[in-house]
Amino acid sequence: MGETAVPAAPEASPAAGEGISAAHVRRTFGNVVAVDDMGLTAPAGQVTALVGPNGSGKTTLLLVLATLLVPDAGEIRVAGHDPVREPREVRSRIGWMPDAFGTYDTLTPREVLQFVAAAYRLPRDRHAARARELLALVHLEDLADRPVHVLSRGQKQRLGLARALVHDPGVLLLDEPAAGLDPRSRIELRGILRDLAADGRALLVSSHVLAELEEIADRAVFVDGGRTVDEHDLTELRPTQRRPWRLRSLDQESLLSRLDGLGVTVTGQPGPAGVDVMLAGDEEAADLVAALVRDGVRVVECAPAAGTLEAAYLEMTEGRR
Ligand SMILES: Nc1ncnc2c1ncn2[C@@H]1O[C@H](COP(=O)(O)OP(=O)(O)OP(=O)(O)O)[C@@H](O)[C@H]1O
Repeated sequence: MGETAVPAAPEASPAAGEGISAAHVRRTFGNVVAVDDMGLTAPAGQVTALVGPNGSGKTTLLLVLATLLVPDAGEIRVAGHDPVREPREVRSRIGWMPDAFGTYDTLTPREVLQFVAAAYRLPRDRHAARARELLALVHLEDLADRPVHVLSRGQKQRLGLARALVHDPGVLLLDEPAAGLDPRSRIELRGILRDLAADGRALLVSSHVLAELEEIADRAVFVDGGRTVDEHDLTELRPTQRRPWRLRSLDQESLLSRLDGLGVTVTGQPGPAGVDVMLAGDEEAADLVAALVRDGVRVVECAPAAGTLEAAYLEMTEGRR
């Protein structure tokens, strides 16, 4: 995908400046409570990560925000409108990228984008140019005139992102946007998403690739069992949060025996890459290394084993194992 700025569609009127707010959202499917009590804020100009285990209700919530599912309860505003009472207003202001992009397989990417431009009522003479701009942005020019069914999963994801941007929406709802992308496309996706936020759009992004989200997100909303369990700015997560640290020494046996002696709990399986322990910040890590070295353990590495987002996620789900 391209490093260029995201091209705007000047005739559209993005609702930049208005993001998403939701409170007490509930949605059931028969006996299954998919979303029990979720709330979140995704402000304009920021990327908000929606993080939670499989089956925690992320996709269901995104579908509600995207007007594609009616909630049983909840107060929701998306780009200044209520998705239940004003679905058309919301739809004209959001870009929706589902986790699997479905389209008419015999159309070409260019035709898909022109079709979507027509559906959003962009002026007829803009359809071709808009498709061209977005095909360039997501690097699909070479495949622009091949049928969609020849595209790989990652290429379809990129087309899905282009499709979500056709009408220059002020709010973007992206379900697992990095799934299937190769490393270069992931880096480029990060750049595009940051650019979209820098232009004042609100982005809500669900993903399991936490290292990925950490690079792009300003805020994180943690959900579990259909409920929001935590919501904060990522900068607030950093200083003293308990997280796994990796220790490596020239003699792993003596490291393990000293950790045991010091009462430090090892998490996971020790392996050639080292031994993971849960520590609360730099101070505790420095004290532990000092104690190990004092006891003759030849430590060669001590560093956080996971990013802050991953650490917060592991802490949240610790009780489930
Ligand atoms: N149409 C449906 N009918 C019945 N149950 C459903 C339906 N859609 C979702 N569910 C259930 O609701 C719960 C939440 O599903 P959802 O897809 O929202 O989770 P998720 O957090 O997006 O999961 P994943 O990370 O695996 O994509 C799950 O238990 C799921 O089985």
